[in-house]
Amino acid sequence: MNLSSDPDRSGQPECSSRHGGRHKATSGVHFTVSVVLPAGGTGERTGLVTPKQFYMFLNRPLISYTIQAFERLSWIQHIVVVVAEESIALTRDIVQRFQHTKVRVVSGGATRHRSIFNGVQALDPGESAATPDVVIIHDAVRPFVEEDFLLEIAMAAKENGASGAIRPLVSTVIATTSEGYLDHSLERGKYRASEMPQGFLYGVIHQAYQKCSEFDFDFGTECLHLALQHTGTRAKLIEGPPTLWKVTYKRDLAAAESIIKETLCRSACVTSDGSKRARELGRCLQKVMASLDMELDVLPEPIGDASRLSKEWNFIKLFVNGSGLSEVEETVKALEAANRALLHPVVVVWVRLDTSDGMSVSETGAGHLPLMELASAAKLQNILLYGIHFLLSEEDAGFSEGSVKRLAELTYTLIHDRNALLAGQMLCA
Ligand SMILES: Nc1ccn([C@@H]2O[C@H](COP(=O)(O)OP(=O)(O)OP(=O)(O)O)[C@@H](O)[C@H]2O)c(=O)n1
Ligand SMILES: O=P(O)(O)OC[C@@H](O)[C@@H](O)[C@@H](O)CO
Repeated sequence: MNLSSDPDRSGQPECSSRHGGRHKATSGVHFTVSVVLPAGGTGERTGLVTPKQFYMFLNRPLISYTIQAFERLSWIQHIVVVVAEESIALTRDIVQRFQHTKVRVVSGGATRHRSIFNGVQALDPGESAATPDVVIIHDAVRPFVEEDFLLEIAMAAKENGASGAIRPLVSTVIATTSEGYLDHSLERGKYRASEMPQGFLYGVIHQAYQKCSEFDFDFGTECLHLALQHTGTRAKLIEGPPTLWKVTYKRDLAAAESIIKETLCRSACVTSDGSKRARELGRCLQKVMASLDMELDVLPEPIGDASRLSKEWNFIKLFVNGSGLSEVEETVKALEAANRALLHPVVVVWVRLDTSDGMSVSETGAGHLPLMELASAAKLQNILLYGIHFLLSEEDAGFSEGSVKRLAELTYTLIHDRNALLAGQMLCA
């Protein structure tokens, strides 16, 4: 999953290649590409009342994550989101609230194929404009799709007429007799699971749906099959990464939330009051956090996080001399002004170092009403502000490994969990 750091989504975001490297995607796409996101289902297999495409992750519905995965790509022109009639208003509200672009919402059908066909037809504006060269079809409940794989699918569709993502089978496929006994099993190595995204020349998928039967519409699950059966187009199959999986069962919701949280806590920007001691603490914290797989960028200049506001999801502010709450407030206001927390909650951790022995929590607690007030206001902007009292005894002035580890683990947990209920709390490390 890529979190476009570009708030206005105009740039080419970084994308993590399937080989682990991170590089700027150079699209090289010299044809038009539009997308159909079928989202008209009821998500019965999750067992939830709310259809899974509207399930909230960190205050944002699943469908918004998938839309963002496509709209951030400059080489994609239009995105048609296909939803049930009764969800059209909700979906249009989501598009407006999260400032999605390129999106058109249309009504779906009783089956996935009927919904997809409605989406494909919506891409044909008639005389007013041209249809896209290539259509990417992608289940709206598959939010983790990377740019480099989408490029492969689009290029292969342009060249071959159709393309599709595949993954190795995890379980063996077997056929049963009508009495429920084993009839035969398939040689697993010869088969693959068909996933999404899939790509088609517009004419191929449009013709396939125009020629398919009512049985296809009501019981089919494979667009690639329709393209072959009704247009003779044999899709190019491309093995995709494991993150292409479809949110289907309740367990998948927990897995999706875990991936989203993991993606948001890979780095943090550390600033301080500029004192020697605070900078030393920043360096010690950086070392320990690296063992927690979080990359800390310790900025030399005091309170210098302005340069990171447009691309960082986490800010740690270290203060040795004095409160620092006013500087924290400045950071919060800058994040609000940049509308930085529109798509994901941003975390600010305020760390106050105290070396006075025997300071009781009640003594420290008295000074933290301002924190709670600031945090309550910030939470309304999706900014989560936490305080940590880093208490050191007089003899521990050198930041022992144990004390820094305590601070690092607490800080990491706050950033990873993004628990809104803890916002405004002053914890002790
Ligand atoms: N009439 C339908 C049925 C499904 N879909 C969409 O097709 C994608 C994949 O389908 P699936 O995972 O089966 O979704 P549901 O049909 O909602 O799930 P369930 O079968 O558990 O009800 C989903 O994004 C779903 O919203 C659709 O657009 N129109
Ligand atoms: O059958 P469902 O509607 O649950 O999900 C659709 C999947 O079958 C489909 O997304 C891939 O298998 C590719 O065709």
